[in-house]
Amino acid sequence: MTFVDALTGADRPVIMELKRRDPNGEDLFGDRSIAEIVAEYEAAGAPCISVVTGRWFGGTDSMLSEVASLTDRPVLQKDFITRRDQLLKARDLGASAVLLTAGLLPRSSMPTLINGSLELGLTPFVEVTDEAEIEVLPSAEHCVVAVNNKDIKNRERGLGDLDRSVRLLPALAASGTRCPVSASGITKPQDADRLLAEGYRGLLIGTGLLRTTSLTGWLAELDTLRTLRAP
Ligand SMILES: O=C(O)c1ccccc1NCC(=O)[C@H](O)[C@H](O)COP(=O)(O)O
Repeated sequence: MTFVDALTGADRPVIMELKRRDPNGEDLFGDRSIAEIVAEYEAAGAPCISVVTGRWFGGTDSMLSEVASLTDRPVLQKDFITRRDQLLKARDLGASAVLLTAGLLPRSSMPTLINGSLELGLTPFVEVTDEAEIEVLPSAEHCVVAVNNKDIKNRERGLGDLDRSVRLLPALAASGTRCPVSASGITKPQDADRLLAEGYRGLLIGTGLLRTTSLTGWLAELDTLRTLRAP
């Protein structure tokens, strides 16, 4: 199943992330192994899984291949991808989707990387932080377009600005993407409920799910909040 189909077909469209360390270098895995976290995420109904292989967050390529070998859910690789050869490597390691960060890439690279991803059967997961990045995005209809509520340029330190996601949703809708996602800084079920109610088709959550003492409780609370909103 493709990354987009898995996410848009899910009752609870939360991409659950494995990230070894937070932006301050604090460990997020504790004594859990990668296999245990993947099993927890699968049992909790993750439609897709994200793996941060970027070294700033303690990631490695082997984390991606390990996760991909443990699950048949589509896997997103989160790293600093700037070249076509990294796309081929991502696919070979088992990724179904790759992060392309608009704010870090020269505008001229985006069509090459988006087309290169699509040619390899990878979903481009394009992260944006403002309207200007959305307006110039080529082929958005073939991409997941995610608003990052934090700023990778300061290594995602600090709290996320969830209002950024709310502000940018109309621009995402106008871009033609089938799959607007809100990413980073979503720590509480109430935040997740609000963003889904605003119209997001997916959320990407790492720290909030890795730090909670009860993943099932966190997700059950989200489900309850969403049920209360249902007409
Ligand atoms: O955003 C990037 O450009 C990036 C590049 C390389 C590695 C990681 C990168 N971002 C990390 C994230 O975006 C977050 O881990 C993810 O959105 C989850 O955030 P949180 O729920 O706040 O842990």
